Parts: sequence; structure tokens; C-alpha cells
Amino acid sequence: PPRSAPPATRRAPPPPPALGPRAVCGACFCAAFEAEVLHTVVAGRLLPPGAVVAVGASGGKDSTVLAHVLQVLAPRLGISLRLVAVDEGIGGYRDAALAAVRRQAARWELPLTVVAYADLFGGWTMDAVARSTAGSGRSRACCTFCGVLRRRALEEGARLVGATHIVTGHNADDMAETVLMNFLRGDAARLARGGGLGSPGEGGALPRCRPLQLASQKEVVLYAHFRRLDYFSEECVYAPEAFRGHARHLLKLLEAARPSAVLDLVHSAERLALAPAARPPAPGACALLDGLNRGRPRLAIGKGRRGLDEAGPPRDGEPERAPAPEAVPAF
Ligand SMILES: Nc1ncnc2c1ncn2[C@@H]1O[C@H](COP(=O)(O)OP(=O)(O)OP(=O)(O)O)[C@@H](O)[C@H]1O
Repeated sequence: PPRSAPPATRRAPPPPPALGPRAVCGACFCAAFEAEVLHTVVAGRLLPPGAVVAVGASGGKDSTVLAHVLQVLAPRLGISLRLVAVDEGIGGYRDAALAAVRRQAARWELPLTVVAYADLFGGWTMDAVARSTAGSGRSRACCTFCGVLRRRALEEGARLVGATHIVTGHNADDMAETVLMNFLRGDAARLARGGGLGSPGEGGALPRCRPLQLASQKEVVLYAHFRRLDYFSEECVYAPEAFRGHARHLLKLLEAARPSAVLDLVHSAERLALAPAARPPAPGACALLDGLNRGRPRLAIGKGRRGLDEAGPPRDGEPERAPAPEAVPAF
């Protein structure tokens, strides 16, 4: 005879509810968040006392939170802050974001400097780059160009204001997406450079760090919410084209299966190290601008494509050349 189901009391008990984070009020959450950032900065020796720190201010939530937290911590760290915003020349996006940065600077009484691609890069704006890389409309390559040029622009802006260090608002989710993207593209150069909380300033560049790199996106949003921070929350008009969107989607799936996936990826990148000789150079701003000025913008990006150097792109029949070594500090 079929065996009857065991009585309910004999069934294996359901697994205990996962031990979630301790519930805390908004004030305690913010205090804990600030303490964690302080710990990241002090333990990592990211910003020494006396540092003049240029905060890359995009108007978005991460850099808004970063600037605010660093302002709270500045007396304890013994640092002073300058906001540096880059105007990439993206119609319908950057002007509104810059307006948010201006409001922040006024509210927090922090000096703000705005540097523009058009002034730094011979008239090139991101909209012009997008037209050039795609022929018409928007292009997937846009974000690659923008990332390299922005890094250069931030360096220029930071030097302009006499900064000794640069900080950006990248959070743990941003970093995990970047690690995934670099793996998926087999981009050993960026994988090798991407780990750690920042770079000490190779090749004469200013030291850079990401004090929010161990904070999740959710924590950043919560902090902004509890501190009632005013930030610009729209996505860049070129973002829907970017490969990053796929990495973000994949990361969400991974996180659903393994909640620690984001921080695991961040820590994986920290532990990754390639021998210096195995590091292919990443394209720098000069190589990208050279490609744009020659009307061959895609040459300087991408693995396996023909690189640019002083002698110009390879001609038919010539062997493939690696991209030119960076003429600017490592990005
Ligand atoms: N236009 C800009 N000017 C100055 N710094 C910038 C600019 N865009 C980005 N950054 C810096 O790089 C970090 C990461 O860039 P990302 O593209 O994720 O910025 P975002 O999404 O526009 O804004 P945020 O990251 O501040 O929420 C920012 O947190 C900021 O510190």
C-alpha cells in the first residue's frame, strides 16, 4: 500500500532564514557608511594628511556621495577637497548633470573647476566623436573613447587646481562590471591595471583611488537618500549602446545565485597580477585622438585591430602592429 506522507511534524524543518544585515536606523546606517569609507581610506593609505584631493564630480549619485562623505571626513583625514567636473560635450545630458554639480559646490562651499573635452582635445566633443566612430548616430565604441578621454581630462583638471590626488566615485558594482567586461573581452591590460583600490600614479600621473570601491550600489543609494543629497540620476544618452549593459545584466544574474558575487569579483581583480612583460598597453588619449584626427577612429581601440603609431596605420601587406605605447600616463 502506498505509504502515507509523514506527519507534518516529522518533515525536515525549512532552512533557517538567512541571517540578513542587522536593521539599523538611517542615522546609524550613515555613520557606519562613513566609518567604512574612513577605514578604506586609512587602511589603504589612500589619502595622506595634507593631500589636496580632486573629486571627479559627475553630478551622479556615486560622486555626489563620495564628495559628501569626504567632506564629512576631511577634518579627521586632514585633507582638502576640490571638485573637478568634466564636460564631455554630450548634448541633452551633461548640461543638466553639471547643473547638479554646481548646486553641490555652492551648497558645500567647495571650489569647482569644469574642464571641457572641446578645449582639451582640439575641438572634439563626445557628440562629435560619436558621429565619427559610427558614421552617423551613436556608437558602441563611444564609451571606450569617453573613458580614456575623461581620465585624461580629469588628470588635467586636477593639475589645474593643484591637486595631489584624484578620487572617483566608482562603487563595488561598477568595479565588478568592469572586471567582467575585461574578462569577456580578454583585455589583459585593463585587468592587470584594474585591481586594488587605486593606482599610485605611474608615469608621472597623479595617484588615483576609489574610496567607495567596497560599497555596494544599494548602500550608496541609501546613503544619498538618508542624507537627502541632490544628484542627477539620468543615464548618459550613449549608455544604452554600451557593452557595460550586458555585464550589468550578467552580474545581476550572478548576484541572484550568489549574493557575494559583486565583492568576490572586486577581490578577484585585486589578486590578479600579470607579469609586467605580459601587459599589453591600453590605448591612451593621444592614440585615440590621433585616430579621430585621421578619420580612422576605430584603429586605436580593440584587440587585434591595427594600431596607430607615429608612422601611421599599417599599409596593406604590412604585419599587424601592437597599439602604440601610451604617450600619456597609464589609464
Ligand atoms: N563628467 C565627469 N566629470 C568628473 N568626474 C566624472 C565624470 N564622469 C564620471 N566621473 C567620475 O568617474 C566615476 C565613475 O563614472 P560613471 O560613468 O560611473 O559616472 P556617473 O554614472 O555619471 O556618475 P556617478 O558614478 O557619480 O553616479 C564617477 O563617480 C566620477 O567620480
